[in-house]
Amino acid sequence: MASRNTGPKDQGRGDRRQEGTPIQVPGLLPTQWPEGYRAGFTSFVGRPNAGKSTLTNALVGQKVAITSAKPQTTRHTIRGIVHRDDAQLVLVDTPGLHRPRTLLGQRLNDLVAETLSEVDAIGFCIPANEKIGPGDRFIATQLAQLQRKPIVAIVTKADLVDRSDLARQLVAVEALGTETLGAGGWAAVVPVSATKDFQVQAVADILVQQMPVSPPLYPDGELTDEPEAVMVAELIREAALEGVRDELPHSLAVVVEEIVPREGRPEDNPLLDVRVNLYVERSSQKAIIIGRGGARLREVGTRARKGIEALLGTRVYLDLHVKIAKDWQRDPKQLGRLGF
Ligand SMILES: Nc1nc2c(ncn2[C@@H]2O[C@H](COP(=O)(O)OP(=O)(O)OP(=O)(O)O)[C@@H](O)[C@H]2O)c(=O)[nH]1
Repeated sequence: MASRNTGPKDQGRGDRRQEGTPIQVPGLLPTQWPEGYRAGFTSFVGRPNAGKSTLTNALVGQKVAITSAKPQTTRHTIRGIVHRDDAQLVLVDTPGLHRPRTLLGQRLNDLVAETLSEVDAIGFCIPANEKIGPGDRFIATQLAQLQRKPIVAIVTKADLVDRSDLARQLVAVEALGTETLGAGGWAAVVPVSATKDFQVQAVADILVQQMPVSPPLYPDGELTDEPEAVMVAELIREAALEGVRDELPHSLAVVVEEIVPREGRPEDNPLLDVRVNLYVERSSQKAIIIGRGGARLREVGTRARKGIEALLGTRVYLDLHVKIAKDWQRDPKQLGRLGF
């Protein structure tokens, strides 16, 4: 966290705030992007333990926790967004397909089918160190039903085998592609080691190539490029999730309502009033955030305030309110209101 605190800011920013304009939040979409910019959705499938999550984290980097926790769509759970100068790759979850046993013999689960039919490309993860098995075959035949969807076969955990075994697995995976998908086979076959950072960039490149030319779909997750209010919101969000991430992984939205200088303060000792709403979906979640007698929320405030003061270079009065916005992740209107 400390690395995000960029320290006191230059005077220019302070001057702007003196005008007293409340800063409205957040998540502004970029207004400019280079020609040929690509953006789209992709989903990793593969049997349990194939390395999907590890690869997701390697692709997205450190910022996955923050970015993924903001559902930007009502239909998919976003696991992370890869932000690049030339592209944005949105990684979405496909619940279900990684549990072939429950699906075996069934029609492709509707939700999975829907999700997969909506993404622009699919990354099918197959471990380098395990023989292709019925689970992989099952998934491949299910994927074959998605017509003309580019499917990239990703041979994961490449660090666990030697070169000749890796080559053999690549050939076997290639064969599985033509066997199940027909002559065209996979859009590409690529080996990767997410833990050793081998070919992670190549996986990103290949997936990006499958994305349509499109403006950016989501605000840039790079904190340093974001407006201050968004950074303030992120600091609060991190503090609020500290220790309860498992209980509230996707259910917390932080909206900075305003940042205004307190009136009547001496010029050499200004104070900013930062008013913030934390939105959760249920009263039980509200109770978690607030804690017994409000103790936890006070801690959250104290922790976040330190970061915000360092960021804005001035003293801050942080006014936190916890509110319930029922099903905000699923309701487009609420999402809009929350700035997504
Ligand atoms: N050596 C090595 N291990 C890896 C690599 N990628 C993942 N693993 C390990 O493989 C195991 C499974 O990885 P996950 O990323 O959790 O797999 P998953 O496909 O998301 O698993 P499910 O959530 O069960 O579907 C973990 O113990 C990882 O540490 C890799 O590139 N190299």
